[in-house]
Amino acid sequence: MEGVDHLADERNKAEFNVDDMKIIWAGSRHAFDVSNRISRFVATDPVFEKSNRALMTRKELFKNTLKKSVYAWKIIKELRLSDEEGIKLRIFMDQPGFLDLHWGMFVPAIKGQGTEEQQQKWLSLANKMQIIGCYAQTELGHGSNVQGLETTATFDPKTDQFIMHSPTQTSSKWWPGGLGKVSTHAVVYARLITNGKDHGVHGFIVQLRSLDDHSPLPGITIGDIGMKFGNGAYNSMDNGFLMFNQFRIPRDQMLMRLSKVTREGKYIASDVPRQLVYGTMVSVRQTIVSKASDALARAVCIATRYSAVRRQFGSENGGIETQVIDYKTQQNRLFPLLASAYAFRFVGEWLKWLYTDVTQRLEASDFVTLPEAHACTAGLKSMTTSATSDGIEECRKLCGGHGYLWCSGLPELFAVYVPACTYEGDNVVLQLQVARFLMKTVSQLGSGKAPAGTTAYMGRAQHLLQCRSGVQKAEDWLNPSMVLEAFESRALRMAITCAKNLSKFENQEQGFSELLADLVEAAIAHCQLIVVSKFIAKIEGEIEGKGVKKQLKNLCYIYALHLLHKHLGDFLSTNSVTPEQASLASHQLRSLYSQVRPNAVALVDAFDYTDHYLGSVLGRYDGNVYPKLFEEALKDPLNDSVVPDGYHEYIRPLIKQNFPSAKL
Ligand SMILES: CCCCC/C=C\C/C=C\C/C=C\C/C=C\C/C=C\C=C\C(=O)SCCNC(=O)CCNC(=O)[C@H](O)C(C)(C)COP(=O)(O)OP(=O)(O)OC[C@H]1O[C@@H](n2cnc3c(N)ncnc32)[C@H](O)[C@@H]1OP(=O)(O)O
Ligand SMILES: Cc1cc2nc3c(=O)[nH]c(=O)nc-3n(C[C@H](O)[C@H](O)[C@H](O)COP(=O)(O)OP(=O)(O)OC[C@H]3O[C@@H](n4cnc5c(N)ncnc54)[C@H](O)[C@@H]3O)c2cc1C
Repeated sequence: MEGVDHLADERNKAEFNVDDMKIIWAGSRHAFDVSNRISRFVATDPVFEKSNRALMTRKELFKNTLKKSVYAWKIIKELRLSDEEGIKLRIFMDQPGFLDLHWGMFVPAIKGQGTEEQQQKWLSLANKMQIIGCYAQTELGHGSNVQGLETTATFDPKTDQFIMHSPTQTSSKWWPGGLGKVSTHAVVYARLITNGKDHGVHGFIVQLRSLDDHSPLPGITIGDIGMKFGNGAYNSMDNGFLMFNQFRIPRDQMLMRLSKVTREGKYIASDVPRQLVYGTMVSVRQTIVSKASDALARAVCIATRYSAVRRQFGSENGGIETQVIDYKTQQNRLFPLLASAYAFRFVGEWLKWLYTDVTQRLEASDFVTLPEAHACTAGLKSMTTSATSDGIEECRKLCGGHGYLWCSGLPELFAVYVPACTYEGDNVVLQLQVARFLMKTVSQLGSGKAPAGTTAYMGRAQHLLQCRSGVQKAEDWLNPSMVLEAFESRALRMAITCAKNLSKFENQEQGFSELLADLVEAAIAHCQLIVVSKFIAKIEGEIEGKGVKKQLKNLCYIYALHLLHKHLGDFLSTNSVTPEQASLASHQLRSLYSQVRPNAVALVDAFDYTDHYLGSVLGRYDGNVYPKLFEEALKDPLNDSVVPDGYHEYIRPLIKQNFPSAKL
C-alpha cells in the first residue's frame, strides 16, 4: 500500500530518540544538517536519477557520469557550496567518476608535495577545474611495490627539462581513475634520474591532453583499460593506461617541496623523511575508513529493514509468520554488522583527528608520529574495507533470493565497494606495514623508550603477558576494562610470539617472509584492538539524547564479543581467555542481541539515508517491498513484449523440432 509505513510497528518499539542518534552518527548537529540537506537535494533532482544505470552501455554510462559530474560542479559554483557540502554532493550522487580523483588525489598531491609557487600556479587552475587531474602511480607491472616503478624522468640540463619515458610495456601507467578519457593533467610518479643517477620515485605534474581539442599531446599514448567487475558499478570510471615516448616537461613541473633539482641538475634532498612522497595515499586511506562505515551502514540498513518485513515459517493455525529478524541466526549474522558500522564510524572520527594532528606536526617539522599515522591509516584501511566487503556480501545473503536482484541495491554496492580492498594499497600488503611497525615497537621494549599512542598497551607487557582474565560471569563481559584487557593481551601475545619466532632466523628479512601469515594475523589483532578501544572511549564519553548511550553500549559490546567469538582460536591459544569465559561471552552476546532487536530498525534509520541513496527496493523506508519488486520487474526491457525477440528464430523451431539439418 502506497503511503503506509509498513515498518511503523518496528519504529514504535524503539527505546531511544532516533533524532539524537542521527546527530551522533553524523558527528555533530552541523554535519547532520549538511548531510540531510544535500542528500534530499540530490534525491529530488532528476539529473541524479540512477535507477537505470545497470542497463546502460559503457559509453552511455560514461557520458551520464560526465553529465552528472559537470552538473554537480555547476551546482557547487552557483550555490557557492562549501567544501564540506561539495563532498557530500559527490557522495550522495553515488557514481564514481573523475571528480573523485581530481579532488581526492590530484589536488592533495600538489598541496602536499608542491612548493608554494607550484601550489599557486596549479591549484588556481585545478580549483576552478580549468584543468582536470588524476593520480598516476600504479603501472602494469607494479602497484604495491612503489619503489619498483619503471617510468623514468631524466633531467636534460641542455633544455632544463625532464624527459618522461616508459621504457617497457610493464612501465605503462595502468589503473589511474580519470586518466583513460577525461584528465588533462596528472601527477605522475616516476624514477628521477639526474647525471645518470637514479634518485628513486618522485612526483611530476604532466599535461596529457590538449586544452583546445582534448587530443593526447605528441609522445603520449593513452586510453581506458576496459570493463571492470559488475554492471554499472565502477564502470562509470575511466581507469586508464598511459605511455610516454621521450615526452618533455619543464623542470619546474617536478613537485619540489620535499626535494629539488637545480638548473645545473644537482639533486638536493631535504631533511624531511622520503616517505612523505607517499603522503597523498596516507590522507586517502584515512578517508576510506569513514567511507567503510558508510558503505557497511547502507548494506545493513537494507538487510535490517528487509529482515523486519520478510516473514518465513512459524505460523500457527494460519496466523502470521515469524519476521526473519527474530531468528537468532539472522541476529547473529546481522547485528555484529550493525555494530561494526557504528564501530567504523567512531574509529574513522578518531583517525581523522590523528591525521589532522600528524599534519600539523609535520608542518612544524615534527616527524615523530609519522610511523604511527602510517601504521594506523594502513591497518585500519585494510581491516575496515575487508570487513565491509565481506559484510555487504553477508547482507545480500541475509536478504535471501531477493538480495541477488539488482534492485536490492546490494550487488551494485558490492561491485563498487570491493576494489577498496585493493586500491590505496592491497589489504595484505598494508597489514604487513603494520606488522613491521609492531615488530619494531616490540624490539624497542625495555630500551627505555616507552611505546606511545596506539601501542601504549605494549608498555604494560609484563602485566599483559602474565595476567589471566578476571571474567567470572556473563555480565563481566560488559566491563570495559575486562574487554580491553582480553584484546590487549591477545594482541600483545601474538606480536611477541611473532617477534620470538623472527629472532630464530639469522636473516630477519628471510624470517619475515617465512612468517608473513602470522604477522598479518598479529597486525589484524592490533587493529581490532584499536577499533574496540576507540568504541569504548566513545561510550565512556559524554553522549546526549534519550536512551542513546545505552544503545551504543550494547553495540560496542556486540562488536567486541563477536570478534572474540570469531577469533576464538587466537584468544584461546594466547590464553587471553579460557573456554569457559568464551562461553560466557557467547551467552552475553545472545542477551545483547535480544536488547538490540526492538531497536534495530530505528538504529538503521539513524543513518538518515534517503531511498535515493540506498537505491534498494528491499531497504525502502516504508518497507513496501512486494508491490515495488513487481514494479521493478515490469520495468525490465525483457518485459517490453510478451513474446520475446528470438522466439521465431530459436524457441519455435525447437518446440516444433524443425531445425535446418545439422552437418558434422
Ligand atoms: C565535487 C567534489 C568532489 C569531491 C570528491 C572528494 C573526495 C573523494 C575523496 C577521496 C577518494 C576516496 C576514495 C578513493 C576512491 C576510489 C579509489 C580511487 C583511487 C585509488 C587510487 C590508488 O589506488 S593510488 C595507488 C595506491 N598505491 C598504493 O597504495 C601502493 C601501496 N604500496 C605502498 O604504499 C608502499 O610501497 C609500501 C608501503 C607497501 C612499501 O613501500 P616501501 O618504500 O617499499 O617501503 P618499505 O617497506 O621499504 O618501508 C620503508 C619505510 O617507510 C615506511 N613507510 C612506507 N609507507 C609509508 C607512508 N605512506 N608514510 C610513512 N611511512 C611509510 C615504512 O613503514 C618503513 O618504515 P621503517 O623504515 O621505519 O620500517
Ligand atoms: C578500482 C581501482 C582503482 C584504482 N585507482 C588507481 C589510481 O587512481 N591511481 C593509481 O595509481 N592506482 C590505482 N589503482 C591501483 C591500485 O592502487 C593497485 O592495484 C594496488 O595498489 C595493488 O597493487 P597491485 O595491483 O600491484 O597488486 P599486487 O601487488 O600485484 O597484488 C597481487 C597479490 O600479491 C600479493 N602481494 C603483493 N606483494 C606482496 C608482499 N610483499 N607480501 C605478500 N603478498 C604480496 C597481494 O596481497 C595480492 O594478493 C586502482 C586499482 C583499482 C582496482
